[in-house]
Amino acid sequence: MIRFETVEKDYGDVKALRGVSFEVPCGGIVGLLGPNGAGKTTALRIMTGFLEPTAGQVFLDDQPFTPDSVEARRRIGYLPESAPLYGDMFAWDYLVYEARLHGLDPSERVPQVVRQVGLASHVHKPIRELSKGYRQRVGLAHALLHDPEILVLDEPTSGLDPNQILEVRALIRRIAETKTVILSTHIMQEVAALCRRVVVIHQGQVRFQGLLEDFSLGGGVTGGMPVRMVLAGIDPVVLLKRLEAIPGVERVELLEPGRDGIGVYPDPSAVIVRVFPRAGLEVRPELAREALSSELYEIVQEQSSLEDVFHALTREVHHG
Ligand SMILES: Nc1ncnc2c1ncn2[C@@H]1O[C@H](COP(=O)(O)OP(=O)(O)OP(=O)(O)O)[C@@H](O)[C@H]1O
Repeated sequence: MIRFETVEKDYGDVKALRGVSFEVPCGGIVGLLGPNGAGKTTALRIMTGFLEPTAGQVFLDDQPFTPDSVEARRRIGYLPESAPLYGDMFAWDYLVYEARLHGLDPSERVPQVVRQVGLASHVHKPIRELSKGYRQRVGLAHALLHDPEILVLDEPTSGLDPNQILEVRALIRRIAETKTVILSTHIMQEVAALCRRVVVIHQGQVRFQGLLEDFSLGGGVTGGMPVRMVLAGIDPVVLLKRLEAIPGVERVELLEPGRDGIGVYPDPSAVIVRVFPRAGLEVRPELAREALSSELYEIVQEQSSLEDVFHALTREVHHG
């Protein structure tokens, strides 16, 4: 189990992590999500001992994790976003070289990891000649050489074509049968396809941590999700103006019956709107009050996609 406790990381004036606390239990795949610049790579580099926090502490099974702890490093494998590989070397020779460098027996470990990542047909080629998907497998094989319990992957499918993405995801799923995998991504399909748990980081702070099911139910954002209303007996323009004037409302869309996934209402004068509240705000009571001046047929919080939840959790801007 890995635990971050109020971890901070400054790069000069840039506060990359601001008191980050989260837990990664053993087993399964945990997704570290966040927009560009959120602090994901920084968190992963701290977790793998490549960076030291400015403040706070990381624990590995309740033991303080220190970057120079050989024991801790032995338990963690890391695939950085752009893994440095020697292009001129054959994949096999590279893995043998790296195994020796880490004091491992290449004759035992290299064939094992090559099999594990499905690289057998490509190991006797220079790395430079491999497709990006196969280079990623070389990187994975390298990260697995010392048979770590925990595998940390920084945007493992970034830059791959759709077929390679599916292959690498299947590979990650297979690896996660016996190891804990932590991966960073900002692709929601990746999260849905792979992760059991998610940690959302935004502007250096944790916005959500928990099971994927809870994330997909709104990630604890009580308001903020779009609300659909169906009304009659009111001019759409007047309605839009009134709703937009409610302080917690960010914007309002007019929906067309029969389109936008909306059914046709028996009353042809029905006006259907989608109201986007400001992040985290609950505006349904105000919307209902406003709607009482006309005929209200329906007011419902819409089913949110993972993208909607991610957006709601990461759209606020905090300074300082
Ligand atoms: N070596 C560095 N020196 C200065 N600032 C840095 C350094 N590395 C990262 N940063 C800054 O720290 C913040 C967090 O960066 P980080 O790379 O951890 O984010 P990320 O979530 O991994 O982003 P991305 O998805 O774009 O890789 C950003 O504002 C980034 O510009």
